[in-house]
Amino acid sequence: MKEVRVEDAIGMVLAHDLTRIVPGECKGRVFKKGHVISEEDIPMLLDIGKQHIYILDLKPGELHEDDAALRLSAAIKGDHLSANEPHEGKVTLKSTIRGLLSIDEEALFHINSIGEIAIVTKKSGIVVDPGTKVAGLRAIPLVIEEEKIVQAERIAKEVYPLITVKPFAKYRVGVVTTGSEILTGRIEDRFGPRIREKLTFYGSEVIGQKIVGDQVTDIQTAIKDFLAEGVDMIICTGGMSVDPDDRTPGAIRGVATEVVSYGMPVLPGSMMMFAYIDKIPVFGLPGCVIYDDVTSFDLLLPRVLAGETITREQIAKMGHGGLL
Ligand SMILES: Nc1nc2c(c(=O)[nH]1)N[C@H]1C(S)=C(S)[C@@H](COP(=O)(O)OP(=O)(O)OC[C@H]3O[C@@H](n4cnc5c(N)ncnc54)[C@H](O)[C@@H]3O)O[C@H]1N2
Ligand code: MOO
Repeated sequence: MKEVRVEDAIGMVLAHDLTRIVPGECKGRVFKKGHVISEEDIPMLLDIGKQHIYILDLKPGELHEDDAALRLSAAIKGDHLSANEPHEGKVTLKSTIRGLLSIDEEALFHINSIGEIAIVTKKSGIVVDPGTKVAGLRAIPLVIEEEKIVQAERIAKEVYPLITVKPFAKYRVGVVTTGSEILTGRIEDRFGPRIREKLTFYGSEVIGQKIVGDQVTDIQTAIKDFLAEGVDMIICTGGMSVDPDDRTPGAIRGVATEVVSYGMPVLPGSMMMFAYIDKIPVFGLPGCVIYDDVTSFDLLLPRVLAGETITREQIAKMGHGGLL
């Protein structure tokens, strides 16, 4: 930074914010860090007592940290995110809705590999609320080579948006509850309330629950009846493991057009099945969902509600960090 007489500072760049205080009237920034000083600014600078100022001697091809952060923000920011003005060189992105945070991890890695740029995010795939901070981004030095930002912009453009929050659609869900102990009334059903509670959080609703025994044909009939009623999603509960009475996976398999996965590398909840009947997602939920607070269901459900088509690869990747 250089100290310069204000009269000699025309065309130069302020190195930091300048504040004006008039008691009872105002206190605030009159010139922003990075501002290019013009001739009209001189009276105001003298009014606030500045005969000398610190200026940034930006050469062509160099960017101030605030401008770098703003350009990074514009390059990566997708829908349902707000960005603040740079503060100490940093821009923070916040979610404006409840939704699924979605980040292109590979592009993020490439941008952070450029050097002197830090884009810091929460984990992709988590559920965020309005006001949740999801990313902070900045250039590390006060002055950065513009070429580095151009490189980041190029990477971001290819995958745009690099970071976004996907809203949850409102699903109408049918629940098929298996288990002879529930059908005969020996045990009170605990799955229905648990699923209702989770779906309500995302703005979806359970439109019906059919309680069937352990017969494959009964489970399949219930699924088909829900399809005829026009549900957007089917959730089958119980009977997902290895006992002779655990018929749910076979029943789903018999009516599915695609079984994406039976078994997931997530604990608890490894015995979950996920399938499609045409475009309708079908879950087979293991017993642990009524026992454990967080299971594989909580990882996969928000992705489905956010409109993602679930693949085997996506599920296989959940093993890393999948011990909940
Ligand atoms: N030998 C093995 N045993 C188990 C395995 C395995 O791989 N090998 N997997 C374990 C895992 S992991 C889980 S999770 C459970 C999966 O259980 P299921 O989905 O098969 O559940 P059920 O056998 O139907 O019931 C278990 C338990 O939960 C009660 N239940 C079921 N549905 C309801 C309901 N709607 N309301 C209230 N209670 C319900 C049921 O009465 C049983 O007590 O399997 C492990 N075992
Ligand atoms: O792996 Mo089971 O499906 O935890 O709890």
